Amino acid sequence: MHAAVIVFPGSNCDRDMAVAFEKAGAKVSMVWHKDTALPKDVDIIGVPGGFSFGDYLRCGAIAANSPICQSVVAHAEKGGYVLGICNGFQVLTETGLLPGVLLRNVNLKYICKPVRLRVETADSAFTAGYQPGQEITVPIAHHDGNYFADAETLKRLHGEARVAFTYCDNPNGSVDDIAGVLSQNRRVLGMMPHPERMAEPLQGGTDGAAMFRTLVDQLAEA
Ligand SMILES: NC(=O)CC[C@H](N)C(=O)O
Repeated sequence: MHAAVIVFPGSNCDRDMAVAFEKAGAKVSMVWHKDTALPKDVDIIGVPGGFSFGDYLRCGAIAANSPICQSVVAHAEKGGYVLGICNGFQVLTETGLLPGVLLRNVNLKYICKPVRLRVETADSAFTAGYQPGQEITVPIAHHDGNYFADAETLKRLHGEARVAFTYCDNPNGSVDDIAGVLSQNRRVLGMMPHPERMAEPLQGGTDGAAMFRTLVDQLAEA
């Protein structure tokens, strides 16, 4: 299983994501934002957390218009897998691959702490390693994590079971406590919490490891 992790100026979770994929058994290639081509045999693209382009304009907006993102969109449109974490989630909403937007946290502060999440669906290669309704602990670290989508979009997300994770104790004002959403074909996941920062005991917990393990197992089989 081959994962490509995109690196923007200001990314700071790219190595963490690469290590989480590697420890789960994936081969990983780092791809610079100015590149236009992805490795040919890539199974999943990781869009990592951080402060791409200094969060200028809007978090993820400049990154979404970088050359590599055209290839990320093309990969997703062909049915490829994409995982966007934190700033990566913001980038994916800015490309239009995922619905909704990430607004400033309701308390206007940067929040960095472990939070409890509820797994809302196990029906995806990202979440199949969890039980529906399972609670896991994963850290957040963001100032723009307040998920918002209009009523029609929310109805669709809920109706199609595309809310992947919710916050047990909403830290940032996200509508309907949404912490992560899936694309319609369930192959693109964006989430604000950081499973790659909770993937081995030294990080204080391993609740995030199942996501990388399951992805590697399922995509290797496919
Ligand atoms: N950890 C991150 O990826 C942070 C994302 C973004 N820079 C924010 O603060 O909202």
